[in-house]
Amino acid sequence: MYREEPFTLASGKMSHHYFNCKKITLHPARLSLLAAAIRDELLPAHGLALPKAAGGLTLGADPIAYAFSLACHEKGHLCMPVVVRKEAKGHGTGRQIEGDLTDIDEVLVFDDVITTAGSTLKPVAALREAGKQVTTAVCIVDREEGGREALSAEGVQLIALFKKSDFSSR
Ligand SMILES: O=P(O)(O)OC[C@H]1O[C@H](OP(=O)(O)OP(=O)(O)O)[C@H](O)[C@@H]1O
Ligand SMILES: O=C(O)c1cc(=O)[nH]c(=O)[nH]1
Repeated sequence: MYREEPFTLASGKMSHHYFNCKKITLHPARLSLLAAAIRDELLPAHGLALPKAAGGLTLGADPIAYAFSLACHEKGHLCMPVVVRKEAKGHGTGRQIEGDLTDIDEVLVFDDVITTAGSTLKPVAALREAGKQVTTAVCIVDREEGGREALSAEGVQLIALFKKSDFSSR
C-alpha cells in the first residue's frame, strides 16, 4: 500500500509504503496457503526439517504459528505453536512465553513483516533466555531495511517469502 502521508512503523521509522500482511494471516484460505507453502516449499528449499515448535511475537506471528502447527498436524508431524507476549503477564502465570516446550530444544521464529527486526529479536531473546535455540526466522515480507543483518548479527538466518524489492524499486 502506498500513501502520500507516511505511515509510522513499529520501529518509529516513517514510510510511504506499508505491507498489511493481516490481509493474508487473518484470511482463512490465504493463511492456509501460506502455512502449506512454508511447510512444503520454503523450509525444504533451505534444507530445513519441520520444526518441533514454531511461533513468535504476538500478534504478527500468532496466526502463522497456529496455521503452521495445523498444517504440520495434517502431515502427522507435531509442531507446537508458541506465542511470545510483548511483555510478561502481570498476573496469573506471569509468563511471557506460552506453549508447551517440554523436551523441545529449538524454536522456529515467525513474523509477518520484518523491517528492522527489532520485533523479531524480542522472541529470539525471550526464547534463548528460556534455554531454547533459535537459528532461523521466517517472514512473509522482508522490507530490506536492515532486519536480515540485525538477525544475522544474533546468529539467526532470515528466510523470507517475499522482499520489498519484489514489488517495488522505490
Ligand atoms: O522489524 P520491525 O522494525 O520490528 O517491524 C516489523 C514489525 O512491525 C509489525 O508489528 P506491530 O508492532 O505493528 O504489531 P502487530 O503485528 O502486533 O500489529 C509487524 O507485525 C512486525 O512484527
Ligand atoms: O515496520 C513496520 O512496522 C511494518 C511495516 C510494514 O510494511 N507492515 C507492517 O505491518 N509493519
